[in-house]
Amino acid sequence: MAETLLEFADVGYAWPDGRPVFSGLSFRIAAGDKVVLLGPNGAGKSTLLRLANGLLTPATGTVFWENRALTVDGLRQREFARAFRQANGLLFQHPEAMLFNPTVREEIAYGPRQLGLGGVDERVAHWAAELGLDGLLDEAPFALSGGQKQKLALACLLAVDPRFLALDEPSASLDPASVGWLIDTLLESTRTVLVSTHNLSLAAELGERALILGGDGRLLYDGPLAPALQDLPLLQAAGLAHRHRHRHGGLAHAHLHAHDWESS
Ligand SMILES: Nc1ncnc2c1ncn2[C@@H]1O[C@H](COP(=O)(O)OP(=O)(O)OP(=O)(O)O)[C@@H](O)[C@H]1O
Repeated sequence: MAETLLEFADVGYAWPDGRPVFSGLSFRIAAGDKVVLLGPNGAGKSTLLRLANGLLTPATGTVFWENRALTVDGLRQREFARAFRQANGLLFQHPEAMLFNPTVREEIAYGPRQLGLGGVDERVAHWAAELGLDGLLDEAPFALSGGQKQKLALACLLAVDPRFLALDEPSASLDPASVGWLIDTLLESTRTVLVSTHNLSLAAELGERALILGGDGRLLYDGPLAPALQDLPLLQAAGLAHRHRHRHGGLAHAHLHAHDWESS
C-alpha cells in the first residue's frame, strides 16, 4: 500500500470570530491518490485545502504531512518549510491572491528561484508553453483575463514540481479545452491530487475517490467516487443535486437532478 502523504486526525477548525467550520474531520490521502473534494457552498472545502497547505492551523486535532505533525513551529524550521513548500502546492479559488510579480515570466520564475531550483528559464518556457501563455510572458499578470490568471497560477505551481497539488475549484474560469488539458496532465502524472469542485464532469474524469463535506462541516462520505456519483440523496446533501418541479401536460411532479452529470 502507498505511504500516507497527508492525514487529518480529528481536525476541527473555527474562524477567529468563533464560527466553527468543522470538527472531528479524519481522513488519509496516500501518495498518488487522485481525490475530489465535494460539498455545498460554505461547507469548508477552501478551509480544508488551506489546512492541508499549512496556511491555517487546526483548532483541535492534527494535520500530518508524511506522518509529521504540521505545526506553526515546524513550518518556521527552514529545511522543513522549504521541502514542504516545494512538495505541497495550493491553487487558490481566486488566483489574484497568488500573483504579484511585474510580468508573467517573473511570476512563473518566482517559486523556482525562491526554492533555489535549477533550470528556471526552462521551467518558465515549458509551463508557459503547456498553458498557452508563451505569447504573454512580458505581460503584467494583473492585465490578464480571469482564465489566463488561473492558468498562470497553475503554471507557477507546476514550475516547482510539487508532489501534492491541492486545487480549489480549478474549472471555475478555465475553458473546456483547458480543463481537458488539466485532467490529462494530472492523470498522466504521479502527483497526489486533491481537487475541490462543483463540476461533476471534472470530478468523474479526474477522481478515483471522493471526500464529501456536508453543509454542517461533517465528512458525509469518504470512498470510491463512482458510486457516490450515482447516489442522488448524497449528492443533494453535498449541494450537487437539487429538487426540480416539472410540468408535463397537466401533471406536475418533483424529482432530483444532478446537473452536468445525469440528464440536466
Ligand atoms: N476569512 C474568513 N473569516 C471568517 N469566516 C470565513 C472566512 N473564510 C471563510 N469563512 C467561512 O468559513 C466557512 C467555510 O468557507 P469555505 O470558503 O471553506 O467554504 P467552501 O466549501 O470552499 O465554499 P464555496 O463552495 O462557496 O467555495 C463559511 O461559512 C465561510 O463563511
